[in-house]
Amino acid sequence: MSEFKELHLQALMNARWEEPDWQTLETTREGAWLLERHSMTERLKARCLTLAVELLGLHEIEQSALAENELSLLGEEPCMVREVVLSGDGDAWLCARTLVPKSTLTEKEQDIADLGAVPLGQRVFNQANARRDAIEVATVVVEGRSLLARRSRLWVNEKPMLVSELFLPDAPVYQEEG
Ligand SMILES: C=C(O[C@@H]1C=C(C(=O)O)C=C[C@H]1O)C(=O)O
Repeated sequence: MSEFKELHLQALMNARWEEPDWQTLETTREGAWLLERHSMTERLKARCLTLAVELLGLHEIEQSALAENELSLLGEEPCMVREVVLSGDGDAWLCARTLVPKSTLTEKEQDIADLGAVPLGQRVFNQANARRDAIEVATVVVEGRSLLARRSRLWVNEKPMLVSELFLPDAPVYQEEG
């Protein structure tokens, strides 16, 4: 993995998540991105011709390696960790790290472990009962630059996963018309 990606994933893992200030944030350009309840993949796709997903990592993590707040959002069990970078027309836009509990990867959802370059949002949001809750936000400083991040819980067939997303410097969220 390139140093650039490693640096951003590490920063994402160290983020200090906070409850969003909904009233203030809802009225801002950043807020529309950070508080998006539907698919982030769809929102990014609308801003480019080609959205590409690069799988950076896929591994298992023991329950003992999860933070207290991750366990309370997901339940006490080992997880699969999926790490990706999403690029719009060749520019890296978003780094994401998703914790998927083992019990989520059952029955119809077993394929989530094998998505590869298929965006998770595309898989999750074609399910009628998909929903997002527990949205939190953070500002993460990487190489002297403040970047926006959010963490949220996605549900598919009433089974949870926890998605952390870091908006990279070229992401549309930072652009005027973003
Ligand atoms: C969770 C979503 O999927 C996007 C795709 C991801 C992936 O493929 O791993 C991860 C985070 C998202 O930005 C979404 O579209 O909302």
